[in-house]
Amino acid sequence: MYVNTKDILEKASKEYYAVPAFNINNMEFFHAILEGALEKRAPLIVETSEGAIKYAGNGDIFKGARFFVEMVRLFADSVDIPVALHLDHGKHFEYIIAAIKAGYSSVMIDASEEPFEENLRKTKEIVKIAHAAGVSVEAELGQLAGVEDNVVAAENVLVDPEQAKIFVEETGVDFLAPAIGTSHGAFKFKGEAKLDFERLKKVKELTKVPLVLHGASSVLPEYVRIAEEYGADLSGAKGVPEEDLKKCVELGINKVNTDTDLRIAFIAGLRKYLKENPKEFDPRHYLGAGKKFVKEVVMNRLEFLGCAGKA
Ligand SMILES: O=C(COP(=O)(O)O)N(O)CCCCO
Ligand code: NA
Ligand SMILES: [Zn+2]
Repeated sequence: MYVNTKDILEKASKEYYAVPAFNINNMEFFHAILEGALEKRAPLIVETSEGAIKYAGNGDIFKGARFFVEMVRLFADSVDIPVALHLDHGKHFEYIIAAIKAGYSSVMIDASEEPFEENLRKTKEIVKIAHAAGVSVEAELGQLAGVEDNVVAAENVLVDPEQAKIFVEETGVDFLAPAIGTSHGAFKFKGEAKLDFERLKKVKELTKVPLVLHGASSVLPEYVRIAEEYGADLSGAKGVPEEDLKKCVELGINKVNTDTDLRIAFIAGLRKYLKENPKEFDPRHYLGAGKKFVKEVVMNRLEFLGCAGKA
């Protein structure tokens, strides 16, 4: 059934497990993710960036938002696991309003690059509109470094836990993404992965809302290896170590944004299939090979984060 993201996250927050939020840009990734969540009997959050909406609408924002709502609801309404659709990194008012109008479960207002007061003002405004429409809201405090899909930030600016308390109280935001040292994409850390667990612990104690980890992909070595074996160049790729991810969940992270791990899995399956099947040109077959690896990663992540069987 199609639900509000907040319902999924409140339950996760109470029971200290996490739910991955998988990014989708097309039908194939969504099918792979949904199959994985059904097999694992897990709650499902799929999310789209503004770029994904523009892509699916072939340049038209509202068509793109409608496309994802129609596709996700079509399947969600016929399965017995909870499914939510979230707007990821909503930076522009027209995308956020299009998502609310189209029927998204929740929206992120990402004004994390603005000064605190401006982030607070914008978030308050979106919370008022979204809540009036029964839509839940995510916001971000602090900044992630890294570039992905036009989500660019200069460098890591870690969240201030005291500011997070004020921010949540003043805005009424439903769930918060505290920047604790991760970044988007496949090249997250120069040296060792370094997340600020102390800061995360304080944010959870002071805000008591479900928390979101951005830039949470692990860049799984087995899929990097296959992708590279069949011609990909992913040298220097490094993600969040799984033990660090586990620690984040123990400290109160409940939504784990996962895009890069699915992208690497898909390209690994696709490259392998194309190399091994030179005569093949049916898109359902070669895209199906990418889907297969995506589904594997989805199922492992659902188990790992503790939400398998929680639907
Ligand atoms: O935090 C994330 C995912 O991060 P990762 O790149 O670690 O999968 N997202 O918000 C999705 C990616 C941003 C736009 O594509
Ligand atoms: Na988000
Ligand atoms: Zn993100």
